[in-house]
Amino acid sequence: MVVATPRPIRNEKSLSIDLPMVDLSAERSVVSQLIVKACEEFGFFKVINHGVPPETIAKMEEIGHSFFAKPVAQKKQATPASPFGYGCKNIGLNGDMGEVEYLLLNASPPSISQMSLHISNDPSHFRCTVRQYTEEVRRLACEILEVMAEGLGVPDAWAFSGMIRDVDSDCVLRLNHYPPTLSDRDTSNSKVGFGEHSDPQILTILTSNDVGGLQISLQDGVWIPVSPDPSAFCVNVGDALQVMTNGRFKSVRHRAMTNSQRSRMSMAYFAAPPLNAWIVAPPVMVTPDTPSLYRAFTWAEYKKAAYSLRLGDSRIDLFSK
Ligand SMILES: C=C1C[C@]23C[C@@]1(O)CC[C@H]2[C@@]12CC[C@H](O)[C@@](C)(C(=O)O1)[C@H]2[C@@H]3C(=O)O
Ligand SMILES: O=C(O)CCC(=O)C(=O)O
Ligand SMILES: [Fe+2]
Repeated sequence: MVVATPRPIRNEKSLSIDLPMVDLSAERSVVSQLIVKACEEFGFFKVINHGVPPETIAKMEEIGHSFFAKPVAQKKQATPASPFGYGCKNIGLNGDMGEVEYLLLNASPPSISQMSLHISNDPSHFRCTVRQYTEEVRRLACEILEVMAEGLGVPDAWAFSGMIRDVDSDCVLRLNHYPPTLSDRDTSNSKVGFGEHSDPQILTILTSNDVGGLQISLQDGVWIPVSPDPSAFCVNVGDALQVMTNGRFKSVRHRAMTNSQRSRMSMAYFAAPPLNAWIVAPPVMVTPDTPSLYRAFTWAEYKKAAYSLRLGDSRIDLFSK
């Protein structure tokens, strides 16, 4: 299979849609056009034949499963440096809550090494697995960003990916665990696990087990479920990429709901620039017909704004011209 065209299905309760599916082993020009179209229309797409070895994904999932299965007191020991480490129900530092527990890791090797001592009984296995996984998803993020640059006609193929390849890139790995939420007294099917937001970074590479929960919003208040697909990665445009494409690609709001019966685990890699990088659109993205929408700013400036706001707040508007 090369691609599946999105098929909107309307029923009286909700709008359901299949995200564009991109086969990365297909011809490059086809892949780049599909990705550009998906990022303009949905801000989200799925990739298959992505080259990340299934055993690397399985080993990372196993790390997550065994960590979340530990007693809470032990998990709480993994909180050395806020915002990184273990968190339960509290998201960020500004009062957001959700039915989720998570492990948030700075994806730079020295940080992983330091964190491994607090998280695992076998720190070297933990370090090695996280490094292998983050290297693979970083490679995937770079490949996708290079295909995007090509599809957009940006002359410098590394215009976006160069920031992720930089040794000082500020990438983050997040493991989210959503326990089932049906209790005897509570018959509602699902609760908000991770509330509505857009991702601040350049690109997010997400995978989950076979339990659904991710929803995207292309229109205020209308939530579209994304079907779970453990063999694919779900890729989405972050705020920084919306700015670097001068608004052509959309950083779409999304959320994760819990399941009443089954536990869900997702793993999100947030590909981000170094703190001192300028977030600006390459000249080809700015034309008399498409004038510059955002003022120039550094990733440090954007990150500071994001972390001072609530999860659902719109931060990109603060940087509009
Ligand atoms: C409430 C918050 C959590 C968050 C930082 C923020 O202040 C606003 C953005 C949030 C978010 C969403 C995407 C990622 O999961 C995340 C790690 C990120 O970079 O921005 C989280 C932040 C977090 O959980 O610390
Ligand atoms: O768990 C998910 O599917 C989405 C999580 C998410 O959006 C995030 O961690 O930023
Ligand atoms: Fe997100």
